[in-house]
This record gives sequence, structure tokens and C-alpha cells, in this order.
Amino acid sequence: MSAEIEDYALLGDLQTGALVGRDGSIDWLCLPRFDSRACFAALLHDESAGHWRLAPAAGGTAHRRQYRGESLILESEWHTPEGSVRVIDCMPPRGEAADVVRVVEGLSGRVPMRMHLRLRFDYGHILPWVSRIEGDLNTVAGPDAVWLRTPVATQGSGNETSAEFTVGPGDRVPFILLYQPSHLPSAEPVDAEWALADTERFWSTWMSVCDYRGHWQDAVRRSLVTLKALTYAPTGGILAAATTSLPEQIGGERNWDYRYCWLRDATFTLQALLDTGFIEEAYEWREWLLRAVAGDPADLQIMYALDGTRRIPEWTADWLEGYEGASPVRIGNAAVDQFQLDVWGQVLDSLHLARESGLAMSETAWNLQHAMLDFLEGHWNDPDNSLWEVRGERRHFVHSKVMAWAGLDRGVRAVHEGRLPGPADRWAALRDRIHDEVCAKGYDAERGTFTQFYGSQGLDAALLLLPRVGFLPWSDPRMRGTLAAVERELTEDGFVLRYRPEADGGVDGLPGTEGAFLACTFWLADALHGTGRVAEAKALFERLLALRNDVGLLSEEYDTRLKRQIGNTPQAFSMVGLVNTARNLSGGEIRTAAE
Ligand SMILES: OC[C@H]1O[C@H](O[C@H]2O[C@H](CO)[C@@H](O)[C@H](O)[C@H]2O)[C@H](O)[C@@H](O)[C@@H]1O
Repeated sequence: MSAEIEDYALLGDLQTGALVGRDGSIDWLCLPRFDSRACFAALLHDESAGHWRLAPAAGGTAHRRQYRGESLILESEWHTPEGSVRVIDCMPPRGEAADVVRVVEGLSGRVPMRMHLRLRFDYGHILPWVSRIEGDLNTVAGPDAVWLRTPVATQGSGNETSAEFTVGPGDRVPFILLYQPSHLPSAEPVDAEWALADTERFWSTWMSVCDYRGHWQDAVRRSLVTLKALTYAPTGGILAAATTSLPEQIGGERNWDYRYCWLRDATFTLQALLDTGFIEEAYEWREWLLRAVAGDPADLQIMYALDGTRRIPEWTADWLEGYEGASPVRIGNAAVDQFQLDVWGQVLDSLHLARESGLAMSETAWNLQHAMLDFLEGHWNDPDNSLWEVRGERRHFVHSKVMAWAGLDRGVRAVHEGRLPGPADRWAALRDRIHDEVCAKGYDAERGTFTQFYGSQGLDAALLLLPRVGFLPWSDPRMRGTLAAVERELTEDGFVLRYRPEADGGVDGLPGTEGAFLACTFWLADALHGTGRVAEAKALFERLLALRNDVGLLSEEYDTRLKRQIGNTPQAFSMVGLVNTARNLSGGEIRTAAE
């Protein structure tokens, strides 16, 4: 059985990521890319779907874990009756091939250790062929080959490999796992000690750019490292989370694949990075966007694969039981074909912000924005699936309309303030018309709140974002009423649900329920701050910080009853919320182009 979601730490090389449990087991790893087929998928089944454990032979979970400095080098320590030992794990910046480097370091006494490696390609489906070539272990199945190099003697049985050895003080025993397409000869494995030094150097150089000066420095900086780890370096694509199908309800079927680049999640990430000094990432992502959406802007998708591929068909890996039995395990994501109106406004807002942050506007970038504005003019009035990607009926979602308003507003400002060419008067007239319509049809005067969609009885936590994009200020009674309604009707133990799935006879077309959405709870902290309830805002933020795991990670949601993290992990949306709200509560405004 896999561990609790908050037991996992992330390793990564900006092309893929691995999850390591407190028991020293890597239970999730897709090679060579985040969205490739997993060769360790124990996370979604059991050890028979592939895992790699390196821990004291006596077993048990690490007594202490930490990342080294501001890197993604994980140090797990066990204190056993025989002595103490540390396992140091990392994925060095990608050279010729992908590597996972693990070094066992003896701290005191003599500690018997055990390594157990079970590689299963294609999400646990394919049993590989294992052989020994010049002292290295070679595991092959179809297109994939993985090599293991270590000075320790290993034994193979039943398509798994194990090793028993003992470490004393000062001993350092390396294990290097290396991936190559199977038609290529083995790449030269990295030297473990050199790789550790290189990885540490990489992360400290990257973090040296950070100019965050607010409170909660450690939490914010760790979140930024995590967000960087969720970028795909070769293209600049930013993924929503490192996993698929970690459930939004334990035992439920709300299980989705997040290993892709959502324009919405990526632009939120970008805003957090831009606000903390990382302009280069904004440039890389804008270039990614321009390549991904090249062609007719009417064909713009709400998400793409990390290299910009458009097709992400959704299917289920029915041989996997799912995390704690939550099935199906989905690969790919059918939301790719949805119409989510907010995305146009979201992207226009982010590109506007990037320009204001000093990123020079290229002609191609403005042409794209102009084309997106043309599209908005023709489609702002269409019902959509909303930012929550509901799989039920398309509706006139209030947040979506507000984001259409925001997109047009940024267009107008680009012309007026940025002296870019465009029909600003026409865009301004439409912007104002949308504002009037939302206030007339999306506001329930009797209940004193904006609603989830026109005529809805339900609420939507995304309504808390309206002041942030400049639609109405927090001083407006309609916003205060909306905040009061969200607090009253959408919270569980103080944490915020995205919406009530059962409202209006079932809005999302899905069975079951889900946990509190962490990003939305950060938005509530911002709202409390915006309405002058500063102490409550800080208290809620501190509660959210307390949900992070021992190495600072947050998944998508929190089950307030089971008191566990749920949903995919680590989730960019949640880590972004932490950065933005920390900035906000420290006195820095949350920047969208509204201010
Ligand atoms: O609620 C059903 C939908 O859930 C997923 O979407 C959520 O994750 C996305 C990635 O972080 C995020 O952009 C979106 O706002 C969230 O609602 C899933 O990806 C969808 O397929 C599913 O319909």
C-alpha cells in the first residue's frame, strides 16, 4: 500500500519528477518526461507496479527529512538501534540522460541497509528483461531501458533486484539509476558526488535571483523551488502537478491527470514567479505559449502537453487499483477539448503583467493578444465549462464572464498605456457592457451575493478573485456580501470548497464529493485581508502553512474530516496560492494587471 500523500517528497530535474516516501521508497517516476509512462507506479497500486526502496533493513520511516538548503536534494535520516544513517536523493540537472542519484551515508554505528528495485514499465503493465552488462544492471522493455550502477553486490530474483549491505560512520555508498531509449548504448553514468554538488549549485544559482522580501521567507522560497521543479526546461512549459489520479476524495472517482500545461495554472504560476524576480521564466513561458498556440487563435486550447502537443486523449489504466483503491486511474485529460472562457482573460492579464514587469512586447506576442481579443469579442457570450472544468452542462459562469471583462480591459490598457495598435474604444464599450451584464445577471440581490452562474442558487470560490482582477473593489457591498456567503456556505472547518457539487441539481456532472481546495482557501485569506480582517487573514494563512508536509509541499486539496492532503501533488495552484498570499499579507499587492 502506498503512503499518505503528505508522506511524499519531490525530486526532479526539470524534465520529470519522482516521489519518495518517508520509508525511502520511490513510488512514482515517469521517464524521460513528466508525462511519460511511469516505471515506478506503486503510488497508484502497490509495489508490484514498480518502486525503488533504499532504507535500513529493519524498515520503518525516516525520523527526519529535509531538503539540503534551497535545493531539491532530499536528505532522509533514520536512527536505528544499530546506528544512524542518511539517504541523500536527487535528480541532477539533465545531461545526456536522466539519472536518479542516491547516496547512503553512514552517520554512526553500523547500520544494515537493504535496497529493493522493481522496475515495471508502462505504468506497471510491462515486466522488463533484466540482465547484467559489464557489472551494471540493465533493464529493458520495448523503447525503454534503465541501468543501475552501484559498487554494492546486487542479487536478482523474479524480475526484481535487491542488495544487503552495512554502512559505518563516513561510508558513502552510491546508487545511480539512468534512463536511455533502449536502442542507444548506455550513457556514461554521472559520478554521484559530482552530481550532488552540481545539483546544489544549480538550485542555489537559480534561487539567487529571488527578490522576495516579505514574511514567511522559508515557506515562500520552498514554494518557488517547487514551482520551478514543475517547469519543463526544454520548452518552458509549466505543469499543474507531478502526478495523475491522486484522488480528490479517498475512494472516489474524481481522479485526473495533471501532468500537462494548463494555460490558467501556468499563468497563475507565472504571476507568482514574476512577482518574486523570475523574469526569465516569464520569457520562456511566453515563447512556449507563442509556439503552442501558433495558428488560428480560435483553436486555442485550455491545455497542452509540455512540448505544446495538442492531443491529450484520456484513457484509464484499468490494471491499476488506484491510490488507496480510488479508481479509475486516468491518463490524459478530456478537459483539453473544453471551452473555458476564463483562459483568454487569464492569458491576456498575464501577458500584460509580463509587459509591465519589463518583458519587451514582441510583434508576434501582440498579434497573438490582438487575435485573442478578436476571439473574445465573438465568444464572450457563449456558455462555457468554467475554470473548474465542469463536465456537466455549459453555463454562463460569472467568473468566466468576469475574466472576459479582464481580457478586454487589458487590451484597452495595452493600447492606451502601451501604445500598441488596436480598436480600444470598441473593446472598452464591450468591456463595460459585460460589466453591466454580470452585475445584472450574476448578482442575486436577495441573497446579497454574486452567484456561480447566471440564475444559479450555488456559489463559487472563484468569485473571491473579482477584486483581484479589478472588477469591483472589496469596499463594494456586493463583494462583501459575496465574501460573507462564501464563508457561510462554502467552508468546512474554515477551509474553502470550490463550489457545492450538489447545488443546482449537480453542476459538474460527476459523482461523489471532494475536499477543500487549497488555492481557494488562500483566496479567502486574501479576501479577509482585503476587507480589513488582517488578523483573521494571518490566522487562516498560518493554518494553511501548517498543512504543508515536512518538506513544504501541498497537494491540491485537504480532507477536513480525515485531516489529510488529497489530490495531485505537489500542485502548482496550491504553491502559487502560498506565494501570492504571503506577499499580500506582507504588504505587497497581488499583481494582476488590475492595479
Ligand atoms: O473538477 C473536474 C475537473 O478537475 C480537474 O480540473 C482541475 O484541475 C486543473 C489543473 O490544476 C485546474 O486547471 C482546474 O481549475 C481544476 O478544476 C481535471 O483536470 C478536469 O479534467 C476535470 O474535469
